[in-house]
Amino acid sequence: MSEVQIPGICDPDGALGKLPEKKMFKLALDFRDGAISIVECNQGHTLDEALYKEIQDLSEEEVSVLGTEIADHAYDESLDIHCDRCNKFYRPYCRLHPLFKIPDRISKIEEKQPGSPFSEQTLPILFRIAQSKLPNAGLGVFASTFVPIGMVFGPYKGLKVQKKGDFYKEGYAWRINKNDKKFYIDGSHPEWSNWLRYINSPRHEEEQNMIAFQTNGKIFYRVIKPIRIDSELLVWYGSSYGGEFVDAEFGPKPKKSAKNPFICTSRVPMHR
Ligand SMILES: C[S@@+](CC[C@H](N)C(=O)[O-])C[C@H]1O[C@@H](n2cnc3c(N)ncnc32)[C@H](O)[C@@H]1O
Repeated sequence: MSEVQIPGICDPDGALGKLPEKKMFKLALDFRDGAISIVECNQGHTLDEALYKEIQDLSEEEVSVLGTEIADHAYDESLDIHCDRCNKFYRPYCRLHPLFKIPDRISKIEEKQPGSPFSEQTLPILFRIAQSKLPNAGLGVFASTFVPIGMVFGPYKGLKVQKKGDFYKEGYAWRINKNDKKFYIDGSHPEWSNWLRYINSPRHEEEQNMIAFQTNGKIFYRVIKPIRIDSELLVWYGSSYGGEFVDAEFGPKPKKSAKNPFICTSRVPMHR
């Protein structure tokens, strides 16, 4: 007796009955461009380890809300983030160039161990604090592992102060503009700030590997160039302060996007 074939139920060659595989999304480090990226793969499949280092699974729902483009005039500081690569605002951030936040190692004073200052104890294990290689710069922060584009650190911690005159040391504070109000986050005190206070400013564009941005009244740093092991993390403080370190011999000065007002947030010179 010949076999009766019912499409979709009996399909020995597999030509008819194959269900499409469900897609999954993973946040991964893409080794080809040294950046965090969102990779699509079939459910149950792992990523090619030669190309990607898996960071975490993302649900379809999480991925679906990424990358909504926002017109410049509709930008809302508490919801949107500027992508420096697309030069556009996204809610909550760009899907093609995603961000991945690394939390501080400790975040509350109660978690502090005896010994070193609180700010040093907040340092994630990816980094170390050591003497900077920049002339006369004091301490700096160095990568103990490869740090890809898209990693985000922060927020910058410190005392919230209203007037510039309250500052004691130079170069440790950011000016925040929120809802037409202006205040400063002063990270000069090692017990009332976090590890971001140890990050120095580049002298020229080649050296720069991070930019600062403001969101929801807080300052974060994001990696814009892959940072190799043992390299120093360098964030542009803004021309009103970081400009002091610019070295004309080495070429163009560090860049910030002209479009995003919050990337232009500047470190304040406290002596002015
Ligand atoms: C936020 S702190 C950075 C950490 C600081 N190096 C330390 O040891 O605590 C800012 C200060 O670092 C120094 N600094 C930062 N970038 C520098 C650079 N490119 N050249 C020289 N000094 C720099 C300046 O003294 C500046 O006031």
